[in-house]
Amino acid sequence: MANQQETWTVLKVLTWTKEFLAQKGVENARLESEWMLCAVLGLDRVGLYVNFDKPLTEAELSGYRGMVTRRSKREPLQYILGSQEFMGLEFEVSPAVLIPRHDTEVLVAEAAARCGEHCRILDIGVGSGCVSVALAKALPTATILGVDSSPQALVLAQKNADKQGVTVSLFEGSLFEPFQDQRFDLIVSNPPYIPTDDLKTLQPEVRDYEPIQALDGGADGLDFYRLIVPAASDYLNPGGWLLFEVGVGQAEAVLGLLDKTGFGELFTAKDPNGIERVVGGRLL
Ligand SMILES: C[S@@+](CC[C@H](N)C(=O)[O-])C[C@H]1O[C@@H](n2cnc3c(N)ncnc32)[C@H](O)[C@@H]1O
Repeated sequence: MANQQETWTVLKVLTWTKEFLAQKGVENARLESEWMLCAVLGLDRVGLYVNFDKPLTEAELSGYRGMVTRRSKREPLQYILGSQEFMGLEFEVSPAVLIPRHDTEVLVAEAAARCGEHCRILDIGVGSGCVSVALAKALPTATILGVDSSPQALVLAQKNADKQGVTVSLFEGSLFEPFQDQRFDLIVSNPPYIPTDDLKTLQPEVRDYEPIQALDGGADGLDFYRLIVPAASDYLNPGGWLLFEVGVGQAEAVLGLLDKTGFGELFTAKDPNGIERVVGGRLL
């Protein structure tokens, strides 16, 4: 896209960008090129396809170039576009928060299935608010509180709750710190769980752009489970549930922690890729 004199039509721009981004190691380069161009032109993908011959204005080209440059440096598409879909809801995202993953939808489904009317829920590590907000949508009579150590994440979580028209009470602090003397029917958490030494092996989109405090789970990735499991019984009502998202290969270790800490009715649930992604148990 260097020569200013050339006419750059939608199709020509997409063809060029697909090659360029693929060379930079971007998977799904064509589709991502389309999404970025959709954002610049204010069109959906159908709109793009019926406008393949439309020439781009200099302003449109300039906006698109900026996005493509960022993506070529492996910045996640979601940070460039500023949003990510999760459970059919649109979440605003920024580099202050982990990009919601579809794998986490299993955690929401398993939590929602264990909540009765007027359930009191605590979400530890709310990030973008995707878990809390999706639960609030699914359980209109529940009371949902969330905590995060990142004030920037909390600003975004509040925005996402407002955008979806739900109430989530958000607190800044570490783990249970803001909830002394409070009890919940269900505690849910997708904590940081990547083993520290594995962080450098992650794809650049994650390693170089997502917040380290959302990823680093200590030497074996299990630090947060070791902190949360023994403390949780002080914050759960009798019969209350504790549910976690876990990383690949961590389910057994987290089940073991729950088992030896007085939790029963232990279970795991798989994500759509067949990986054991959720681990939970009930306070006996
Ligand atoms: C893996 S992200 C999960 C974000 C969101 N719940 C999701 O599922 O996408 C973990 C979150 O825990 C937060 N966090 C890290 N340490 C924390 C702590 N000690 N207390 C509370 N939150 C913490 C991070 O800021 C981050 O937002």
